[in-house]
Amino acid sequence: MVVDLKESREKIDKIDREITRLFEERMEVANDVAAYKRSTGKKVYDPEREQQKLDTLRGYASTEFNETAVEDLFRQIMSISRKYQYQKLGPGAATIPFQQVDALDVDEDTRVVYFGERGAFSEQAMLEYFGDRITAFNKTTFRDVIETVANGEAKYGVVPIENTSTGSITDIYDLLVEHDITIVAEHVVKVEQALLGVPGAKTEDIKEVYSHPQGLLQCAPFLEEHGIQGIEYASTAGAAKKVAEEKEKTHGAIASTRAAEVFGLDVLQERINYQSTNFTRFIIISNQKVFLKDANKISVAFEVKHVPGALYNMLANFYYNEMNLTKIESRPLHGKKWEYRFFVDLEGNLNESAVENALATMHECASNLKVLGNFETK
Ligand SMILES: O=C(O)C(=O)C[C@]1(C(=O)O)C=C[C@@H](O)C=C1
Repeated sequence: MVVDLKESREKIDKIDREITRLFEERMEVANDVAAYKRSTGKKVYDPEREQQKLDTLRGYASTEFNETAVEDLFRQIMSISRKYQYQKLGPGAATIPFQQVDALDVDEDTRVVYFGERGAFSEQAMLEYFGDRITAFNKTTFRDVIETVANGEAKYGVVPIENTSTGSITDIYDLLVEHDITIVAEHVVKVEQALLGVPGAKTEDIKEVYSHPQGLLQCAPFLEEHGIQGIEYASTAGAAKKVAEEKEKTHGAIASTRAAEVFGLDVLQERINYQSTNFTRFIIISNQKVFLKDANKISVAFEVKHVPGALYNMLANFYYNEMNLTKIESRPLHGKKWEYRFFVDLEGNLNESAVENALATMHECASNLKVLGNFETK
């Protein structure tokens, strides 16, 4: 005979009430544990004890399904217990080697390196973020920008990391883990492409335009409409420089209006990109491990063992600690076929106990965990 749903639900309600009572009793004990740990300086997270507990509890389960389920359940319970303990102990209970600062240290002598030529969108991002009261200079490869910051020749660096139309700039991800640098801020630039020509030229004069492949792609309908041939060039600002040097009336460049100013070109037509939502996200990097108090995004990189559930358990740390995951990216691990390093962006601040909890456990679940930075996203 089928048991009536009402009857089953009444049973479940009773059991759940008992589970809740026991859970609260357990949390009271966790409170005692936190007090003990405070007085002895013992670390909150004890992976050995947790593993022993999981093994023992699995042994109590009567089916294979329940073994896994019980492990899952108690992983979460112990994570909650830790989160509670970190909250009781206050900030700094987990050792994260980052220092909170009220503002970034910037003055006229602060050396800031940006990627690309003068007039590039990285320069625009830099000027919008820092203003012009800095000592700016450029490097034409991502690696050079990052190395210049890592070795202290520049205090900050500005590079693009992501574009709304084309996605992640993967070289930057690889370079971020190769060097001891930190993301301290981000800045989003609305990328608006313009048609540039030599002074006095008109749109009708232009037969060929130079630009970065992205610039050409973003403006393809405009070029077609005007019967202009697109020619690929290393960068948008580089193309503007070339046109200015050539002084050929039929040659144009697709670049920013800033590039026109820098190289003395005329803006023949503004906003010729067909997608109006074309944004690039730039990161500001430093060789100091600092974060601003309003920081609300954390970027981490890690590797996990090549076994079932490894990534699931790692990501569960974010879920258990109510950390919203906003981006995940994977990059191949050199020398390991079909294995990957993961890059994850999360909402949070390094001062929050939930974040400390997640990071303490992540250190145990993953190898080569690197906090790439904690910065403000608007
Ligand atoms: O036994 C401890 O040291 C505790 O802090 C308790 C507890 C748990 O909730 O069971 C929580 C965190 C530790 O990582 C291990 C176990």
